[in-house]
Amino acid sequence: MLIKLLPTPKSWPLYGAASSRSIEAAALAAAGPASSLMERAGLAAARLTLALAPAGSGPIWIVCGPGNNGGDGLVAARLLHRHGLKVQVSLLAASSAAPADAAAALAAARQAGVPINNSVLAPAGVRMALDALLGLGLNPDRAPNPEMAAAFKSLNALNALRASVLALDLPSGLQSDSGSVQGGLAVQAQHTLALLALKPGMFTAQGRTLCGQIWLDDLNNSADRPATPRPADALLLGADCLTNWQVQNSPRHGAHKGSQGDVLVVGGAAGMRGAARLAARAALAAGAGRVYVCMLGTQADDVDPQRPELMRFDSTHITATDAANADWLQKVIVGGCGGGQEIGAFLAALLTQARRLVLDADGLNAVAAQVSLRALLKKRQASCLATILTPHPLEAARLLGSSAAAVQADRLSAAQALADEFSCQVILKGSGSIIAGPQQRLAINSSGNAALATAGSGDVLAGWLGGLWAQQNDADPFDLACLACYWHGAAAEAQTAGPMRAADLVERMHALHRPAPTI
Ligand SMILES: NC(=O)C1=CN([C@@H]2O[C@H](COP(=O)(O)OP(=O)(O)OC[C@H]3O[C@@H](n4cnc5c(N)ncnc54)[C@H](O)[C@@H]3O)[C@@H](O)[C@H]2O)[C@@H](O)CC1
Ligand SMILES: [K+]
Repeated sequence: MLIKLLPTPKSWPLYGAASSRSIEAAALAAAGPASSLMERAGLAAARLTLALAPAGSGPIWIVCGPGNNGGDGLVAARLLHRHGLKVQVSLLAASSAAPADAAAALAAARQAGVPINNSVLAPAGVRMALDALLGLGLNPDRAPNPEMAAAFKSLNALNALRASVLALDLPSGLQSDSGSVQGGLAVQAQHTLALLALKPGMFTAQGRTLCGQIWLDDLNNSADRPATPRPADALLLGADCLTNWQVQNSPRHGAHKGSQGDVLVVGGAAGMRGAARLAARAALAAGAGRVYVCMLGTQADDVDPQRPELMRFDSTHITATDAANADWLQKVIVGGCGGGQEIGAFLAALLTQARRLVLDADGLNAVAAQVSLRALLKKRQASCLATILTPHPLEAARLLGSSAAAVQADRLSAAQALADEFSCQVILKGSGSIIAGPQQRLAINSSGNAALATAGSGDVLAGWLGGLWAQQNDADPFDLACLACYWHGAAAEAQTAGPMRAADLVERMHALHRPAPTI
């Protein structure tokens, strides 16, 4: 069955290359004749091509590589040719060692009279192209040969001519497990048809950009397959994570501000007060009962004149002593938003005592820079103190002692490494935010868009997370992190034009609350 994804009402399991291959092996065993799975893949590709191709008499250009991804393309070419469409196949890097299914697909295409050459250039008047060069079999350590690289270039040149590129299984050059691209060489597709299963790399790092509109055809495999042979490598978060939570957690009629929990935002050093204000506004809009702000540095300004609901909290109350009776320990602490250097002085107290801590921005940078703070962060879980870290790639790199490029090259592994190293829940922000936790299956957020790439958007996420957590003392912080990410992204999708301001994002997130119950 063919499914169009994003936005998606339900969450989806994601399978990396090794898991996809085991699904493929199980499906092949169930599918009977060896090549029938490739026939289904080619048929799915041909059907989607017919649905997407603009009217016209120009040829459909099908660019095939040497493996089974190319085999899928050859089956699609044969079926489209038989349907009466003008097709032109370019077969590149072909070798006598082609897999049996792909060799059979080539023989059948030749026999059917499909025009096949090895040109890397698009035929004249092309109206749509299929990228069947590389799929799951991409070797990330090997640069595409010059012929293949030239074909990537020709396919990408079609973007300017408004002729759609439909990538089969994956845009060629995109790594299925990480969403990264070696040496900047990859195909930019307008549509990508995932075969059998969705892969993590389609939804994070460069995946979303390169895939364009994502489609899935399970090749009838869910009907054939008694059970998935391997657990999923990650989960793609859909709207169900938001709707389920809202159904289960709408405030009761008898709710009062005390029952909705407290948040304390610690940050907003001079020149960066806005970061703490945004986090505080978000915590309030998420539904926290009371929100306090502890502005760092000189205490000159009001907390937030536009939001009189917010309360000031004096930093002298945050101490490493008298922990047993300290009122601030009952609150969810959102620390670090615009914290500057000043946050460093409070981190030992926060890390050793805050029961529920969201650590963001300068809070993360201070921990990365100080061995003693790192040690305190690592000890929190053993002391039953819960922590959610919300780094962007550079902050994650500082914590891991690596580089932002290395984090981006494998975002899933980087998020998991952080979660394991510090025994925390982690949101690694960016296109396809990753949510990781110790002994948790990784999650990738599917909501959101480039409108989130704006100053203060991370402060809003951290504050919102704090606001949700305040209401749900016992909630699993991993689930809360997934929920907050999805909510944050879903609100951004309502931005249809122009840049979004983070303060507006808070209001958009607020608008996604369910109507208040009447009982
Ligand atoms: N076996 C089957 O029946 C099915 C296979 N499927 C398709 O098969 C694909 C996987 O097929 P393969 O495992 O043959 O792999 P691919 O066809 O993705 O790629 C393997 C070929 O590409 C070459 N190659 C790898 N990295 C390269 C690089 N960096 N530069 C240049 N050449 C490179 C390899 O030498 C090999 O010839 C899936 O993505 C999917 O499209 C689907 O049709 C489902 C059914
Ligand atoms: K491809």
